[in-house]
Amino acid sequence: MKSDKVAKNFFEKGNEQLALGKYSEALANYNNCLRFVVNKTIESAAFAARAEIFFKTGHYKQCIENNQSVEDLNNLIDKIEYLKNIEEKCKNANESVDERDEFFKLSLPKNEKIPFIANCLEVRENEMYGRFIATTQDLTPGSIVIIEEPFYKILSSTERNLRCAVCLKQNALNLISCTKCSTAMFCSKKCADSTIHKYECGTMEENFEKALLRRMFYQAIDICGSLQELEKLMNHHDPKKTIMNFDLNDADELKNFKNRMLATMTLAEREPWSSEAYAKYETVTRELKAETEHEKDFLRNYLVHCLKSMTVNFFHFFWSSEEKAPGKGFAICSLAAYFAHSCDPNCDKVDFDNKFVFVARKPIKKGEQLTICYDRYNFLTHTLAERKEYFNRVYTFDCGCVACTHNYQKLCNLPKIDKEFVEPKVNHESFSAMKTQYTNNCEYIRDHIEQYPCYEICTLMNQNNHLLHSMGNFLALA
Ligand SMILES: C[S@@+](CC[C@H](N)C(=O)[O-])C[C@H]1O[C@@H](n2cnc3c(N)ncnc32)[C@H](O)[C@@H]1O
Repeated sequence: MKSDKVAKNFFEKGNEQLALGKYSEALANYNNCLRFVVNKTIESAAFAARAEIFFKTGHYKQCIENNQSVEDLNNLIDKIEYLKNIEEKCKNANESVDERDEFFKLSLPKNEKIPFIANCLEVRENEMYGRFIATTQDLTPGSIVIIEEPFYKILSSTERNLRCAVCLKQNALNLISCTKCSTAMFCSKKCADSTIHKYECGTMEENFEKALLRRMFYQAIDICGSLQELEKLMNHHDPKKTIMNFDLNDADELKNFKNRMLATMTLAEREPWSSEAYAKYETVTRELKAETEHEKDFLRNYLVHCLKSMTVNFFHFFWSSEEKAPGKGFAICSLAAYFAHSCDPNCDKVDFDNKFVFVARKPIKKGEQLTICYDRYNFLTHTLAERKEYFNRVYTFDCGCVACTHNYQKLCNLPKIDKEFVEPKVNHESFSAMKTQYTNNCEYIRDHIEQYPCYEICTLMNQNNHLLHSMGNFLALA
C-alpha cells in the first residue's frame, strides 16, 4: 500500500545518508520513498535528490532523466536553479563519459546457436554425474566461458528498492516505481509495462519458492498466450534433449523464448526437500484458478514439474562474495544448470548484474569436466566428513570429486611452495587496480599449477573470486 508517511520517513533517511556522502545508501532510501509516495511534492524532492547524487557520481544520463521527472511533476521543489545548473553541466559532460568497461565478455568465440556460451562447451553424460558440461579446448585461468541471463528469475523481497522486479537489473539504482503497488520498481519503461508484472502487481510473494513458481507460470503463459498453448508446447517437449539441441540465436524473439522454455523443461527433476513445498504449489494452483478439471490437472502437473526442477537446479544471486551473504535473488538457468559440483571447482560463478558469469579458476584441459562449488561448501573451508554429510543430506549425492577422493586438506594445512609469497593487498576502490591484481593472480596460478593443491594458489583463487564479485558490482553500478 502506498503511504506518504512511510515515503517521508525514507526521504528523511535518504537526506541523512546524502549529507554523509553515502550515495548508494541514500539512493536506496530515495527509491523506497518513491515506491510508497503519493504526494507530488515529496516525489519531486526525491527525484531532485537522486539527480543531485547522479550528478555527484558522474552518472550524467541518469541525472538528466531524474531532472526530467522533476519537470514532469511541475518542478514542485525549491532547487530549480541548482538543477538547471547541474543539467547544463551534465549535457556538456555527457559525451566524455567512458564506455562501460568490457571486462565481462566471452574469452572464446561464441557458440553459433547459443550466443551466451563459448563454442568449446559441450554437454556430456556419465554414470556418476549424469549430464555435465565439458570443454573441447584447453582453458587458462580467467577464461570466461558462459554469461547467462537466467530464463526464470525473481528478486528477494529485501531487494525491491535496489533492482528491477522483472529483469533484476540494478540500472545504477535509477529505478522507476510501479504506479499501482508499493512493492515493485523497474529498470525501464519496457519492464514497467511488461505483462509479467501485471500478473504479479499487488500480490508479490515473500516466499521464494512460491514466487518463483508463479513467475514460471506467468512467464510461460506470457510466451504461449494461453494455458491451451502451453499444454501443446509441453506435449512437444522431449526430455532426452538438452539446451544444446535448441537454436537460441533465431532473430525471432518469441521463437527464442519458446526454445529456452523447452530447454529448461529438459532439466533434471527431484522430489522437493520438504513436504511443505507441495503445500506451496497447491496454494499457487488454487490462486491461478483453472476452470475445467482438465485445466486443473494440467496446471497441477505443470507446477509439480516446475517445483521438482527448481529443487535441483535453482541458483542464488548473492551479488556478494561473502560466505554468509543471504540469497538476494533466485533463478533457473538453461545451461548453467548442467554444472556438476566439485569441492575443488575449476570455475567461479560471478553474479554480474542480472547475469551469471562463469570463469575458469585454474587451467582446464581439453576434455575435462567444468565444475562449480554448490552452496560454497569447498575443501578449503569444510572437512571431508562435513562435506559428505552435507551433500548427502541436502543434495542426495555422494560427491566423487578429486578433493573428496584424495582428501585434500583445508587451506591452513596445505603445503607452502613459495618462500617469497605474500598475499597481495588489493585496492577495492579502483577498478583498474582490481583488474591488474586479478590478471597477476591468474598468471601466478597458471605458472605454478603443477604444484597444486598448495596454499599460494588456493589463496589467490579465493582472492580472485572476491575480486570478480567486486569488479562485477563496480561495473553494474557504473
Ligand atoms: C544441477 S544438477 C546437474 C545436472 C545433472 N547432472 C543432469 O543430468 O541434469 C545436479 C545433479 O547432478 C549430480 N551431481 C552434481 N555434482 C555431483 C558430484 N560432485 N557427485 C555426484 N553427482 C553429482 C547429482 O545428481 C545432482 O543432483
